[in-house]
Amino acid sequence: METAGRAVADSVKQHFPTGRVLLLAGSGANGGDALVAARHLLALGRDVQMLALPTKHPLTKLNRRRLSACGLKVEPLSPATLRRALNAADVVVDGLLGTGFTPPLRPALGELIGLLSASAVPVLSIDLPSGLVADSAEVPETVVQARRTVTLGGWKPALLYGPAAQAAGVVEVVGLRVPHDWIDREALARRLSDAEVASKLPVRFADAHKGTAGRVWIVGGAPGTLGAPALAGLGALRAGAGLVTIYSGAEVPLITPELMAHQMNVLNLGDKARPDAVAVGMGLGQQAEAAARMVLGWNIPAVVDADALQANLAGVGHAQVIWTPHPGEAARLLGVQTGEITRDPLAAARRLQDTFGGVVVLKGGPSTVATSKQLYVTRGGHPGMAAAGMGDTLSGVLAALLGQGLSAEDAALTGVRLHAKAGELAAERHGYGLMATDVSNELGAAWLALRGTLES
Ligand SMILES: NC(=O)C1=CN([C@@H]2O[C@H](COP(=O)(O)OP(=O)(O)OC[C@H]3O[C@@H](n4cnc5c(N)ncnc54)[C@H](OP(=O)(O)O)[C@@H]3O)[C@@H](O)[C@H]2O)[C@@H](O)CC1
Ligand SMILES: Nc1ncnc2c1ncn2[C@@H]1O[C@H](COP(=O)(O)OP(=O)(O)O)[C@@H](O)[C@H]1O
Repeated sequence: METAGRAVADSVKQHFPTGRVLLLAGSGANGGDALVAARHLLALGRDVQMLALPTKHPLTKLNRRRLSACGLKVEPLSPATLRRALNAADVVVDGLLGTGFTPPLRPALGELIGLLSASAVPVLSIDLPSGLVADSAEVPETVVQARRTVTLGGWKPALLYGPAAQAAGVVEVVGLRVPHDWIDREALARRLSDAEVASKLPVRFADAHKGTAGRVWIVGGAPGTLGAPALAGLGALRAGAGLVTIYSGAEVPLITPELMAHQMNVLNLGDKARPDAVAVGMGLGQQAEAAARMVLGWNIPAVVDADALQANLAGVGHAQVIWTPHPGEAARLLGVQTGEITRDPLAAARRLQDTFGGVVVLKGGPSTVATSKQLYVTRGGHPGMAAAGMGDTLSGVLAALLGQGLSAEDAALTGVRLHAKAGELAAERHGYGLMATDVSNELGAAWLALRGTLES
């Protein structure tokens, strides 16, 4: 509590350097953090006002006494005192509710949060904005809208996934005097830096030729959804695959002449020599499950996407498979409602990986990657990527990285970040109305930008 409160005071000092600080303490340990922060701010010579609810929490009580001993009067927190205090405040520290909150919110607390929300004074929340449920991505009706959040010990799921995360503003993570590698090991999920991602990108040597840069097959497409494999093929080319061939039961539009395309019954593909990697399912329709079963039987690196994401494939995969469901497909795979996936994407990704093995990319903004040992939440991307064909592009990117020799884990982590970065660059260039081909066309620039983080 002492470390947490001091970190909150440091953040106020840095980000809200002048004016009156109004601190609000609830009755739990979250309130205790606010009381500690008030003591440190007082020591820094700041103008501080402290409003607190009654508490039975022993450490919170102790810190209330300590603050009083420093000469600051702790005033009772009520709608009337809060209203008055807000008029004189330049920043509010929200220590009402933290991880101990269990909904539904009681009306008395709801009224206080409502007053905070109606005020224009910026809020810094401790651990998470009051009203958010730490392990849920759902945004409740009544929640503090914070400018910043100082979170303690590690990311909580609510701070990672929109729309709940939007209530948190800018998030600072504060370690709690435990060694960093311990935090990494114990954390629910990791977030890799761009430099960590870039260090996993494949390196191409001077004597490379198209046969060594990865032969990739795209198995997809049916009448009405023929763009899907074409987009995957373009994504694979732009992610550096040496040779990309599309196999489809119908005639795929040749969106770029570098792609090769064959019309055939894809279930007869087993007769051909195997590629280095394959992506299966994009727009493939009814044949998708049988095609995926065949591809998984080849025991080569594979991406299973879209129509091929079928619950019957549980137990058929192997370690070098990347499964790429969006929340709707994830719900189909697990036999649950989509809301169950979006409420807690980390738990959903874990369940998917436990059930299907390999590596799971649960797509979204942000996407979650699950391996047998670790959960990762990826960075970046752009809301403009919520458009048709973006997932097909990602499948091609992932297959290209597998084809260039990356493990399923490294291909997933680099591929998802490359795709997201390309989306960010495409959004900068086009502003609005992003198309999947725009994102593919930025993959080279995204690659350079990520590599650039290794040199800086
Ligand atoms: N290592 C750590 O863990 C560290 C944790 N730390 C901090 O501790 C925080 C967790 O503290 P916590 O467990 O005391 O809970 P907290 O969020 O303060 O809320 C509990 C209070 O909320 C109330 N309340 C609950 N539901 C409610 C409802 N529906 N509607 C209305 N009220 C409701 C409930 O009231 P009661 O039921 O008692 O009347 C109870 O008093 C964590 O977020 C972080 O800030 C740091 O100090 C660093 C080390
Ligand atoms: N709001 C967003 N922020 C970041 N990335 C997003 C967002 N919306 C979608 N994406 C990304 O775009 C892709 C969409 O995939 P998907 O829904 O499978 O598209 P499709 O099936 O049309 O190809 C995913 O990789 C996802 O992570």
